[in-house]
Amino acid sequence: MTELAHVFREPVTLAIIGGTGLYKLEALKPIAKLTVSTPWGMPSSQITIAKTKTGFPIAFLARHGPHHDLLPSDVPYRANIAALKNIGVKVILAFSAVGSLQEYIKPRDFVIPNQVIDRTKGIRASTFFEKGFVAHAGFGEPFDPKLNKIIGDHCTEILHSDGVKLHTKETEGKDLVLICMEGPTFSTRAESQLYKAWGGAVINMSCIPEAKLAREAEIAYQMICMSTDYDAWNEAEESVTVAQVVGNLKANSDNAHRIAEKLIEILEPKIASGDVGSDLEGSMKFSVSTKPPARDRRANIRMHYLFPNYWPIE
Ligand SMILES: CSC[C@H]1O[C@H](OP(=O)(O)O)[C@H](O)[C@@H]1O
Ligand SMILES: Nc1ncnc2[nH]cnc12
Repeated sequence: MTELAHVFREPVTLAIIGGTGLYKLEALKPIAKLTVSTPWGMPSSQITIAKTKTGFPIAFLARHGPHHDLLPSDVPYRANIAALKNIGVKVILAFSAVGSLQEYIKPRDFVIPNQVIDRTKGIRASTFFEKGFVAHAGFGEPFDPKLNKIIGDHCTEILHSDGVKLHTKETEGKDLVLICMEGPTFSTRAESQLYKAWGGAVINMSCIPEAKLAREAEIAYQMICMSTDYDAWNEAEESVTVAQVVGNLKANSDNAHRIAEKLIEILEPKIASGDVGSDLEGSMKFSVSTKPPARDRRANIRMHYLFPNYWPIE
């Protein structure tokens, strides 16, 4: 077995974050494994770099670690996003196992949400900004609308197995809302029914703060959800268990890989041309409220890791 490189000098513009059940990308042969240290600590795992046949590099990061030893509340989200930003990433496709809050979203269906409701409990570090370096990012559209549309346009027809559907805002004609809860315990029936009544489509434990941090880092981000269960709202059904989640993920991992491979192929030229992944460029530059003389120097140095050209260190 050949040793993988520990350094990779080209920018890597596309990253895939694998969630529960997706710990590596089968189709791509790794060429490097990077250990990246950030001002916010170490990421969940080393970052694996692979190249497509055409030489396009892709980064892969396992959200809960390669052996799934991180609770959703303990994932080092800031280090993960900072490390990806630091190696050049402009676009993140983030896979996630989710519970379905609506009858029409069946276990094993894919859902590309365009909205999110944050039901985490404030125990996760959820911003790169801090006292002495105050800034605010817009989050009205929490996911990248271009990625959302591209996935709907190119992935609907490629799913294997009878009856498995891909739901997008366009296919449903309404917002597809992801509820992100704290966990690790799943929801009660009453909570699940409340989220369903709010119009939630699916529920997970890991979109927040990942999506917020990607926004602060000016990275185009879209979560790709695979439904694994009907959560707890349906009194006629058994409430969600990990066995159900893992069973459906295993049975359907082929579809997750198909989606990832298709999107890599489609996105390569679009990222290279700047058509995708550049819309947020410059959005944070003028979003800092703290006047330069009042800026905390150490915070400023940390921010340089993300944006070396934005805010000079006084
Ligand atoms: C094992 S079920 C709950 C777990 O699954 C999802 O993980 P991920 O989003 O990383 O696929 C969910 O968010 C929970 O963390
Ligand atoms: N029902 C559920 N609730 C929260 N996270 C999940 N991940 C998979 N199924 C889930």
